[in-house]
Amino acid sequence: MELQKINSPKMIKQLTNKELEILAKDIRKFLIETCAVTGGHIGANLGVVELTLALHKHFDSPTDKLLFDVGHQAYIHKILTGRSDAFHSLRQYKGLCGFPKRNESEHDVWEAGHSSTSLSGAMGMAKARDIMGENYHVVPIIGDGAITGGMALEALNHIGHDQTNMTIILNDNEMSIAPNVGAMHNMFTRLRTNAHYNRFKNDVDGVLSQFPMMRKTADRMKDSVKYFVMDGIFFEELGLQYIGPIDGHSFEELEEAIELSKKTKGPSIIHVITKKGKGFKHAEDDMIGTWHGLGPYKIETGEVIKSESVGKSWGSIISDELLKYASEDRRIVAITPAMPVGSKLTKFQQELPDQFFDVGIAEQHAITMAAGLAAVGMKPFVAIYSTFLQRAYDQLLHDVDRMKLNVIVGIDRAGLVGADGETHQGVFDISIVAGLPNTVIMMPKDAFEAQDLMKTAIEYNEGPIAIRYPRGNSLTSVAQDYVPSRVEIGTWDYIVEDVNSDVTIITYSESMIHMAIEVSQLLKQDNISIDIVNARFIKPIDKTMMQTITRKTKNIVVIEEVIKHGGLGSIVANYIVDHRLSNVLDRIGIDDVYIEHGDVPKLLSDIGISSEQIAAQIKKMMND
Ligand SMILES: Cc1ncc(C[n+]2csc(CCOP(=O)(O)OP(=O)(O)O)c2C)c(N)n1
Ligand SMILES: CC(=O)[C@@H](O)[C@H](O)COP(=O)(O)O
Ligand SMILES: [Mg+2]
Repeated sequence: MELQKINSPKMIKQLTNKELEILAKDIRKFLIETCAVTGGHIGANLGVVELTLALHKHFDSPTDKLLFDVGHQAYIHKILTGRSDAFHSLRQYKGLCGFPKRNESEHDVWEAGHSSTSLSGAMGMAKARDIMGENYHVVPIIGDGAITGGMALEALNHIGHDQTNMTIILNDNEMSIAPNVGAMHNMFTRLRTNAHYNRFKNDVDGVLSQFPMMRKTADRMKDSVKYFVMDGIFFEELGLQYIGPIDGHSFEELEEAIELSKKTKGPSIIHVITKKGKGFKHAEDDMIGTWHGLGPYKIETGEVIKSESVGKSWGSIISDELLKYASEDRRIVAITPAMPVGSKLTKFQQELPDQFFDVGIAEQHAITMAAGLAAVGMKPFVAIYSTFLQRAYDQLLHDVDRMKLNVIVGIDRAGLVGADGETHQGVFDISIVAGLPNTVIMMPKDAFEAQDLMKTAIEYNEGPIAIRYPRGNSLTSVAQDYVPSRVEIGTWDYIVEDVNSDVTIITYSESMIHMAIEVSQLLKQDNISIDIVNARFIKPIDKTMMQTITRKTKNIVVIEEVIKHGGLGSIVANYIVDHRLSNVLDRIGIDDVYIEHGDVPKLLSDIGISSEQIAAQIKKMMND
């Protein structure tokens, strides 16, 4: 069956398992070739080809609700729901979203991007069905990583208690992004191997071979022992019917399990064992998480095609500095909520394993565990993507900021991230964190200042301090012999300072400082002179510098790659209002909208953040 011809899952319902196997092969080939050009979450998707085909064969989407947790593994779902011809635009500007999207298809009943939401969403849909007296299946598909997220456990607690009809698919491939961690992961391993039970069973069978008359008793004994060693008991005790473990690449086993779950009253969980990256050797052999999600690659060699760049990745700049300080001080520890590879902490993990914690998909736990560490004199550094920090807002407020604990928060992927789109743009953290009374927020203008600000953070003992850094690489390469110096908290500096400047641009981050410099060069042609201030401390602002700025130029422009509401522009506006000043302030940033996927320069120009657009806005400001 040609993939381009599949415009509805109904088209696969008549296929035999043999035909489905052929289709699965075609889908794998299509995914490998497409993602080689577009990039994407190839590993996760190659692991769920048979599973997704079986779900669409044995359930009736969109009447039956399929909810993909995280949603990064929904490419096959999109192929089967008539979107294969759009895959060339996967994760590109105005192209196919890399996650389920309600406005793309009626089959995308649940959007995600952040982990561990599918069970709660499913519970909501199942309750609605029951209240309205309707009759359809609700089927959340959640991975062995995502199910360890706190929200998932909150939902299981409710689902089991209420005995609400639903079929939960646990897709267990032993991987989160990196190899999965935690006690639940160990439980799944036991489940997969039944090591305890198999050993016991073999021992009993061995003994029995001499006493065949005891076979019945022994079989009864084995069953009761199985009940105790089988960790399915975890789900059974929560009130779910545990089905499995089954081979997630066998259409026969999937069909049998799904049909059994349909007949089961109350909630059931089918434990599906899959291989992440299946059918593509480079991805199958990946044991660190490279092939979980990546940019374009060469199919034959598996070589990832990297973008040219002078500098190191921002994550490496920060984590190398952290490793330097932690190597000399055992009080310094690194915590990551399931992103060791993305946050460039694998070297730290290898060199200082006792000072490293991958807590799994558990942002709330990560932040509050850091509070516990700091409360007894340690210096924890939590590396957390801006977007995932949203998960731990109360922990930051209630457990860290309020107690003024010395926690360093490394806000990674700060700013627009591009291909991951709406659910991952790092544009809300300033509005969230700037509202906390005691937390300092910094962002370096280049790799050198990043080292200065890391030294500042390590030596800062007045409470929580956050350092923001973007996705991608710095434009500056770090000199090995550079000796970082501490920066006084709340101090800005002039990047460009003219005697008779007409306008002051206040901004922060390497990309926005470079943008401001381009703007000043454009405006020189119109005899408009610009001062540029590096607001490397977003909070607290530099009050002395603000006094200078507001006296020197009537016109002030704040440029930032975050939502305007609650950003630095708001803080500067508050300063002007609170001091009853008459300055004219333009705030350039993101209005109250979500920014979809695409390449960052294109997304920025849509927001009005390009040197030409800003120059035009300043010219208009001057003429108003
Ligand atoms: C709240 C949150 N934290 C972290 C992530 C980053 N993340 C995306 S997928 C993933 C691993 C998910 O593992 P699993 O559920 O087992 O799915 P698999 O990729 O193995 O199919 C992580 C940590 C996220 N999307 N959301
Ligand atoms: C789906 C998910 O949340 C992660 O895979 C995320 O896409 C990783 O982002 P980076 O590629 O920026 O590490
Ligand atoms: Mg997994």
